[in-house]
Amino acid sequence: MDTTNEVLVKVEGLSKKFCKDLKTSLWYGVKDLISNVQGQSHTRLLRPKEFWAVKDISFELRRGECLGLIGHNGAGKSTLLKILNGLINPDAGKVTIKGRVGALIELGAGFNPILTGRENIYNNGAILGFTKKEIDAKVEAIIDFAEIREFIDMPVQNYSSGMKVRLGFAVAAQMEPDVLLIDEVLAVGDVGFRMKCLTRIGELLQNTAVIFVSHTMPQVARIANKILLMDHGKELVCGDDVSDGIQRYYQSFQNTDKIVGGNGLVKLKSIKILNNESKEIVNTTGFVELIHNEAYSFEINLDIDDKVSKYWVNYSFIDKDAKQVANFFSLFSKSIFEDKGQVSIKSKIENMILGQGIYTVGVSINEVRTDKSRGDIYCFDSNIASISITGISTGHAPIQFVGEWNLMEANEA
Ligand SMILES: Nc1ncnc2c1ncn2[C@@H]1O[C@H](COP(=O)(O)OP(=O)(O)OP(=O)(O)O)[C@@H](O)[C@H]1O
Repeated sequence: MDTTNEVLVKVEGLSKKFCKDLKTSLWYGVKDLISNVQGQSHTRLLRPKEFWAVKDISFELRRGECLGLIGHNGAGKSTLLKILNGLINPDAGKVTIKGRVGALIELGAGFNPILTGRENIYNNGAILGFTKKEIDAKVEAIIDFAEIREFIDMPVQNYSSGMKVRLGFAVAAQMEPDVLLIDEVLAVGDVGFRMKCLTRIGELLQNTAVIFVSHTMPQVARIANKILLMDHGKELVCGDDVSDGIQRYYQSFQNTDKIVGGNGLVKLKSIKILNNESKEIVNTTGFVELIHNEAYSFEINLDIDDKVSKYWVNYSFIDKDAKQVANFFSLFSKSIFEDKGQVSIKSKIENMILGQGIYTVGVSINEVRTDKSRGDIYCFDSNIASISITGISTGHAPIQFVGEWNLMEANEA
């Protein structure tokens, strides 16, 4: 029987509610128990202090597919994973899972703290349905993958969080499950181990369906071929367009923080972003929407004190992970200014090569020094605009070059 592409996870109208108050929650628990005995059910209704942690979620996942499960803190991602792993029961809806499920949901969950790492491997393997002989055949590979051989006979309660996640992932991944559920816990591992895990997930994907919860969008972009963006328990985006899901996720966190500084000799009066026809792009959605590879100009109006000597301007582009990904220095175009009073400076970027995503733009006006010393900062504003780059459907790197490509005649070796 050809099992490629078979649906391994089917989720239909899944909902789970929680209560915000422990006492009320216990009281509802008792009432529900009695209602169940009487054959009544009111699970679809919310009572005071209850809320939907997961509401009406449906999707299918096939062998070879990796679902990136993303959303703000408290969106319901872990609750959904816990329902899929059978740790909690839903209030409504249905989950159908085919095959063996490997899960890495809560740090240390599934481990017995007083048993050693090695004993826990056997325990976990047995829970997954493997025989002792089968685990014997895998145990060395698991220890090697986790890179904790030195500590494998130590009780797990003495492991660091990184060591626990290493062992947890190694067990879940080396047992080659049909369905692999991974929560954000991977983030506890160091960069080297995280990379190794992502590569391993990529290898497993040929035979596995993976659900991967993460707040690290480049990782999601790298391994997910399906996306589910959750917002307060509900689905906001669900489907194959991973880029769209990531973009919508970023848009939900508009950066309004701002640091304004400098010695005050230059004051920023206004800023405009213009398109190639010199028309201002108006911010209607909270973002100035720019199209990849098109030309744009920045126009700033400044009030410059007489004490200011020569100065240069720099725009910085910061991504959602607060990394500076690009600069636009006037110095590199040999543009140094010395005008005083009311000054307007327009600068043009011929090709907006930033990749799809959301960026914050900052500006600084700086003193020119002829020696190598750092000049004064006359004016600095870390957030003059939030821009959203669209018009490019592939690639998640912050810089996307556009250039000429030519097919040449092959050289004979
Ligand atoms: N056992 C529980 N009892 C009551 N509320 C709960 C319980 N477990 C989770 N919640 C609540 O359900 C909501 C969803 O939580 P969940 O852990 O699923 O979010 P998440 O998307 O995984 O968040 P994060 O990104 O922070 O890990 C939150 O408001 C949380 O406080």
